[in-house]
Amino acid sequence: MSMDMEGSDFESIIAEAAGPQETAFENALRPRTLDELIGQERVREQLALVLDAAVARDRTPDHVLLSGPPGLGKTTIAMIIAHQLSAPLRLTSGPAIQHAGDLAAILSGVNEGDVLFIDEIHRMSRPAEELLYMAMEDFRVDVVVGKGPGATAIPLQIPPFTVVGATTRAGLLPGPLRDRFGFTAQLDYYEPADLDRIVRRSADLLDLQVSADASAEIGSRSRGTPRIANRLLRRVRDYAEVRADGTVDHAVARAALDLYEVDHLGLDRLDRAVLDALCRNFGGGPVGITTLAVAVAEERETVEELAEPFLVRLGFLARTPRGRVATAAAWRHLGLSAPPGAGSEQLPLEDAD
Ligand SMILES: Nc1ncnc2c1ncn2[C@@H]1O[C@H](COP(=O)(O)OP(=O)(O)OP(=O)(O)O)[C@@H](O)[C@H]1O
Repeated sequence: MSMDMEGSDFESIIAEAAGPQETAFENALRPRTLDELIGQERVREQLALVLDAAVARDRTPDHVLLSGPPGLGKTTIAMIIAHQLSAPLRLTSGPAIQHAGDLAAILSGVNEGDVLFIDEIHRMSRPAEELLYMAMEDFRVDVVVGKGPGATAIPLQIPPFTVVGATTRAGLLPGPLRDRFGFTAQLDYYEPADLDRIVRRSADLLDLQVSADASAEIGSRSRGTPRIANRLLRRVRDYAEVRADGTVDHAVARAALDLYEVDHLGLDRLDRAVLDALCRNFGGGPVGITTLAVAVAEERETVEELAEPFLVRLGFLARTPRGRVATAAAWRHLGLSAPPGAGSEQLPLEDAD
């Protein structure tokens, strides 16, 4: 992948920003109940217990923290929680809460039993985090009015409500905030069989005929992620309608996925760009994530949250104390011969740069 690629040219179907059409499409395919949710059996069972127990006691359930990579169903599960509790869902996100006052305004509008979904909760400002964990613990916050010696704290009572927090980086949440969540679910990547079922379910909802081998093919190239499975299905549907008779068989699915440069393992252009830069530009590393992101003309977060977890999972990339390193398997996947000892420096480090 070339170094001079411009961000705007980089149309990775995986990294593409969700436009209004994409959002409408995603919403149409969202499971509405825990029973409709495919995969994540353990989380489903645990969450069902939390919700059923709360309903039986006529109490609001404990606060719930959902963590895991993007597109695995955190928003979907938050919506399901509200639906199963027959409670209104209020949606906000960490980046939208930069001041404690932003959160106080949201909390002052909360009604008893509401589910408050805070996406990207790790991106809230520190003062807002502190206000939130007070609210979660005591259903009360002190709103500070004024500045300096004249400032006064006005207590604000909040009716019992449930926070559902979603994060791709649970490790970034301060301990006191993490501790306020009575139930934490770590979402894992989906198995190919689950993705196959998700593709078939979505195809049914879209009235699209997809053969069994085609749905399995799409599922297996979806890098363990339902959002990507649905996105690929959408691209395959385009292909089937324009270049075939509108139905999706194995040949149509393969041709469409090849056209969109999603390889048999599910690597897309961004993944390959990262591996390519790592091997060709930096001799296989170690190299810092920021440098790697610059080399592929992407934001650090995009590389860190979309490409890296998948590449680590495939055993193509290792995080080491000195930076990211390509493994021998990565060199092989690119059709390159690995230098001796490639990828041998594999001491894991959680937050290596
Ligand atoms: N278990 C599942 N079964 C069926 N479809 C699913 C499942 N999980 C997610 N999906 C589908 O995948 C898409 C993405 O899910 P969702 O928006 O909930 O992910 P997310 O984890 O909240 O992502 P992000 O953190 O990026 O917002 C939705 O269209 C949803 O319908």
